[in-house]
Amino acid sequence: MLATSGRGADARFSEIVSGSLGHYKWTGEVALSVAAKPENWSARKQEMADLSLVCAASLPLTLLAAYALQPLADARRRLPPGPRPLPLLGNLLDIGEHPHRSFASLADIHGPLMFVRLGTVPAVVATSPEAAREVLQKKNASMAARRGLDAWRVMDHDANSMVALPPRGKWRAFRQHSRAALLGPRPLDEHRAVREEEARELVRRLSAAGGAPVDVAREAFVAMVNVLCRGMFSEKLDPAVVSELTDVAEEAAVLSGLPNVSDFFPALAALDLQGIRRKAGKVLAWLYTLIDEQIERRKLSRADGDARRNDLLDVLLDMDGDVRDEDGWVMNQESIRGLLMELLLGATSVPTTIEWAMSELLQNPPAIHKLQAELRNVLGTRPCAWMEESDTGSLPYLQAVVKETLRLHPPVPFATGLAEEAVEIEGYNVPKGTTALVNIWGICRNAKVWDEPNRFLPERFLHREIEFFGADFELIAFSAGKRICPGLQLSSKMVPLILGSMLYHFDWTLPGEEDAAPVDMTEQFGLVLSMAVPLRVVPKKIL
Ligand code: HEM
Repeated sequence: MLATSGRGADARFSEIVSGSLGHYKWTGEVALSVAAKPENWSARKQEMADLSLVCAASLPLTLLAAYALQPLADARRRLPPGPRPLPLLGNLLDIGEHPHRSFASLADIHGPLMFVRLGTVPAVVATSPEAAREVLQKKNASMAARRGLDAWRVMDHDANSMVALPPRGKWRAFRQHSRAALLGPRPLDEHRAVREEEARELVRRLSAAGGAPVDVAREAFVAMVNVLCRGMFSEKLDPAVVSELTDVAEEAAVLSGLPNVSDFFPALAALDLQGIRRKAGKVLAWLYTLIDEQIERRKLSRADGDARRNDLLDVLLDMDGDVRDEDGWVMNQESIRGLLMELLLGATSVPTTIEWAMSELLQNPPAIHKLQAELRNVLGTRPCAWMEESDTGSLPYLQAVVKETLRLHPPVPFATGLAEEAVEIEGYNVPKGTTALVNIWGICRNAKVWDEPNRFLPERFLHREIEFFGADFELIAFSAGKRICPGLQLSSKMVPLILGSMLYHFDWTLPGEEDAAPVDMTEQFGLVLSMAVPLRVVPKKIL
């Protein structure tokens, strides 16, 4: 076998070389001299063939040696412990379809700070509150950059992406403006009535379903998108467009979660071997068109002298064409559209949380009864009573259900970072250029942190002062530090309001009642960890 392939290689080698020789004869002195000494050439040819054979034979040995010596080399570099990487592939085969679960199991063996190689990309994975605090708080100044996903480099989106930008000028401006005009305390106060209206609108839509099963996440998504669009554009989108947006947002989340050769082997990214960037391009083009329509219409209405709306779009258009700060970037249509588009996509995590909450509650009759009893006690049983946002403060069990859902099913399973310089964590060296993955899901299911971590037990929060605002690293569903989720405050109002309204006004059953199949809790990994099989349930109006 070896001899045959050796001969084959030899023959191909001869072909290539004889072609080259022909060429050299015409062009160079060296070739002329080689051509003049055929006996030297055949000796050289033999030497080179021997050399290729030696190389081919020693490659497996070299790889084996690299494999065997890797732990030693890593220890000398004081890298955190981790599973032994395969040559070239690194730890890719250790990961599987549900990286948050695989990394959590690996952390049980290798510890809360692990070093892994994702193809050629080095990464540390943090799976304890202490390790997460190191990455997201203590060393955050050096680790808050992002490597970014190859899929979203299409159409230069990463240059206008809050998610992908480094934590400097443009990123800071995006966060400041979103906060000032949409997601911060002042605009949230001003938009309270909008959120309550959309929650009521949701109740009316569910009532209109007339006892037919509804897709819980889709319905909650409509409410969430309406709230965001009213804050960004002062108007809602057409319901047909919202319906299409639901599918597009889902596709975007799934595409972002697909294991992509381009992310693991950046040198091959240009080839887009799996076509993921091409598919992301289609998704992005659809979203860009949607946002561009809003921008163009507003520009026309401003040119016509229509009254200002003082929404996020107005605030951003006020800066259109301005050159900003020392980086010299320009606030232009691309920046505005990149920002608005990502805020709209951010909406997905809220319906996902509500869908997981409903799934858990439906399988826990005592919990759902306790929650409905609390809602009816506090809000009363008058017909036409509505839940208001301020009621949440008087509904401790509802708050506990929300926290327990975010613990058991954090919709964004990883917080991510990139070391822009070498840092030391827990005595280990994390080299510059290492990706940081804080396994939010893993921390929330860590048995050293939570009793019975896999059970849905809202009661655990009734007597435990723990919040998800980024200070308690046991529960960082919204991450923490510089890049903490900018939608945290909005979500902390919307999730209880929608969930509470749904359970206050309706009793819920699975389609088929007694013969109902158990809820399929399989996860779909992606940018958002959603349910693989959408939850469909029957609302029965009671109030
Ligand atoms: C239950 C609801 C939500 C949860 C649990 C959640 C969670 C998270 C997490 C964990 C991150 C950090 C991801 C990382 O480090 O890679 C994040 C970032 C982000 N979230 Fe949310 N999110 C939610 C809702 C929202 C909403 C409603 C919006 C938009 C209005 C939003 C917009 C964003 C954006 C733009 C980022 C990137 C921030 C940056 O990199 O600076 N999220 N979110």
